[in-house]
Amino acid sequence: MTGIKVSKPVFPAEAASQEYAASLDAADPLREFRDQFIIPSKANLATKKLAKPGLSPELSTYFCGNSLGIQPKAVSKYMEAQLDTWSSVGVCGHFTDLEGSPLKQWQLLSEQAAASMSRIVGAAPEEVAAMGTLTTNLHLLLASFYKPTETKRKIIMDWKAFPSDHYAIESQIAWHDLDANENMILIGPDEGQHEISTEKILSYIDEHAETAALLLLPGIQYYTGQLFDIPTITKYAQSKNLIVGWDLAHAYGNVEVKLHDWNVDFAAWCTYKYGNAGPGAMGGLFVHEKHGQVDYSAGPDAPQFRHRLTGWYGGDRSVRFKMDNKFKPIPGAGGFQVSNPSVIDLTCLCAALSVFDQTSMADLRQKSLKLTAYLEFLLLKDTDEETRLFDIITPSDPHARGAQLSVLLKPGLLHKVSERLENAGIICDKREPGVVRVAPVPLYNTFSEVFNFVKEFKGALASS
Ligand SMILES: Cc1ncc(COP(=O)(O)O)c(C=O)c1O
Ligand SMILES: Nc1ccccc1C(=O)C[C@H](N)C(=O)O
Repeated sequence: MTGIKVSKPVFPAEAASQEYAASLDAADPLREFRDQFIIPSKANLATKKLAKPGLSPELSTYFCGNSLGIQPKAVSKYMEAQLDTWSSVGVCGHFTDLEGSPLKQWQLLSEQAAASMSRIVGAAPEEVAAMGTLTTNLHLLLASFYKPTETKRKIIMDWKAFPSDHYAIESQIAWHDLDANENMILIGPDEGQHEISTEKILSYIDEHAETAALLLLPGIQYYTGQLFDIPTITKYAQSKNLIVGWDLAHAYGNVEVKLHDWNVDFAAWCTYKYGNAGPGAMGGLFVHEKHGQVDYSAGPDAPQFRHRLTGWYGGDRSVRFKMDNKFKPIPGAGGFQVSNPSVIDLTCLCAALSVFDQTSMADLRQKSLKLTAYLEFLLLKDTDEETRLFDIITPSDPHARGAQLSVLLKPGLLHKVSERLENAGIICDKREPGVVRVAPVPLYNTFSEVFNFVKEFKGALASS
């Protein structure tokens, strides 16, 4: 649930056929985006030698964009332009815009990326910074936003947050010489459930309102695929004087969010999943306009601004090279930058963003809703709850999920199913003890691939 109204596509019984899947592909207005990506071939996946892509015409089915997106063709083009910039003009690349390059001078490159990312997360360009990596950015944001006091010092969070988030929060609390066990409030689902209801989250906020300083939740939970009701939870927690942050690792480039309008205090994300910017790519963060202001009313040399851990690249470009040790932050999220960013990382990010620049999250989401609903429809068709060898633990309400469906297999089946999928050239993610996470991505996946996946998946179950 996110406050953005969506509806669930419904399919007729005859939709469970290869022909019907092909007709959905033919009618897909985004189908040409697939050609902007390099889809790993089956032979490439099988070889253990370094090889150029395209070793065979037979492509894999890549349903793992929730872990690592595949490579946009624009990456090599942008990288070549960047390598040529560096080799041809050296240090001058910092301040020179080169005609013919899709990339701005290095001083402005993070702004180029931030402007595109801001459209993806529903923010003003100044509210977004392209920088660092997810967990590091969470630390930087918590350094600014987590200010525990004698009374208000707890952090409300997901009981099974991705471990890196758990460690980050645990260590932030310890950094303030506080006891992590006492100050981490973990919200989980009710016994026997996987979904955490909004009501339950609000009741935790009520219960801990006096002692909690901050709430940090994932926009989409990595394991179950649940999408939380970001605007409702944000508004409620803020009404109880909590600061509200969101980890959008699995939401960025996947679902529509409106961080500015929803008044979120801060957020961070990685760009290597649905964002397709490459393994370990540069991340992004959001700081709401209200927290990013710089007030010069006390004079030009005495700017007032929200405390953060600083470095020279958070400093205004106009004075960055003055070397006078007077920190004047860039107004907005850019003022949270620390170091001069890796231009190579920014180049991959800008290349990946150039694909998003050609469409909108609303259009991508529309296709995504259909792809995932089709996956669910085919999985559940001709099955009943009693005898089914799996459960879909992702909510069936499209407001409460993104592209991913997490399929929990009955004990002992994971290995067999994984093997069959692998042999069929289908790549999706497995999590012990028994979950297969399947993420059809609207930019490059097809309805026919969904159909073939379900055929192989059910074939594996039928032979077990
Ligand atoms: C929710 C979440 N947090 C953190 C991470 C890891 O972040 P980092 O990019 O810092 O390795 C991931 C995925 O790797 C994730 O899914
Ligand atoms: N960075 C990685 C490196 C190796 C393997 C997986 C990852 C992931 O990103 C996992 C992802 N966060 C997940 O939700 O599973």
